[in-house]
Amino acid sequence: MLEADGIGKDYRVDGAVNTAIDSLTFQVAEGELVCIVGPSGCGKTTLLRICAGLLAPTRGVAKVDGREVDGPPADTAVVFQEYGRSLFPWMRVGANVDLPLRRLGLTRAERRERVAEALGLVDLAGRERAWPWQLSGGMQQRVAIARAVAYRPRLLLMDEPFAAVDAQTRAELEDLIRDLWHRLGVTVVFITHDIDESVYLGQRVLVLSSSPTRMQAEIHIGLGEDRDQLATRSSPEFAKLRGAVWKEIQAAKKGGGE
Ligand SMILES: Nc1ncnc2c1ncn2[C@@H]1O[C@H](COP(=O)(O)OP(=O)(O)OP(=O)(O)O)[C@@H](O)[C@H]1O
Repeated sequence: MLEADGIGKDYRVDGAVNTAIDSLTFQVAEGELVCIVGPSGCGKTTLLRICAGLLAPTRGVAKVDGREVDGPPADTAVVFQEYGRSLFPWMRVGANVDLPLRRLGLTRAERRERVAEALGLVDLAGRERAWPWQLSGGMQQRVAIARAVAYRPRLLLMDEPFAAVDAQTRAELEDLIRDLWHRLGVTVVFITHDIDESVYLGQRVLVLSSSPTRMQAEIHIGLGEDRDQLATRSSPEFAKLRGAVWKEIQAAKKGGGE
């Protein structure tokens, strides 16, 4: 479904070249939930923007369904960290969720139905008329998730979407993502700097090295499908996997790995 083939990115700042990503190659299969973690500044956001077609790579290609990404791919939605900046404050919740649907050629009734359904899925049924600023941070991020879901993407790219919400809301939103993933069969690529979050959510965790970034490790998360904030997180398997990811991140910071 998603393929990174030797992706590299150099930024030019004041004439100097900063190689943010050296080379990254990986695949995400249809219907997978893959988390990407790495040290701060290793290029996670850069990678996601390249996969979303919002930034051109310097080297290599990103492919969705075998087609080179050279602009936002069809059937792909992105959820960013800063919900405060991704929702338009002058539009009500319903209009925010409806916005990307306007270019799908749907009737008004179909759009209204999709908006209502998506808000229902994120537990905000009937809140179409609310203004984003009347909602808590966690609720605003759920609106941003509803907007992505209403679009019915096959690929959902998420860039540290829960970094700005409190711990309890974060746990709820993590479960919401796993639930939506189960129900909708969407492929999810979830970027986070939180090791526990990556293990709790993912079927697979890709650990990136520090900049210039390469693939540090790939860890299979054999925790099964049913995950529970209390039972899963206190299980010995969880502790083992968290330790394995933590070790790789430490090695990544020291420049070890491949
Ligand atoms: N537009 C830009 N121009 C120049 N350099 C940039 C630009 N965007 C990012 N960089 C640099 O590229 C590197 C990777 O940045 P990026 O934001 O992708 O990392 P990140 O892993 O998402 O960081 P964090 O974990 O702190 O969110 C950093 O060194 C950053 O300073």
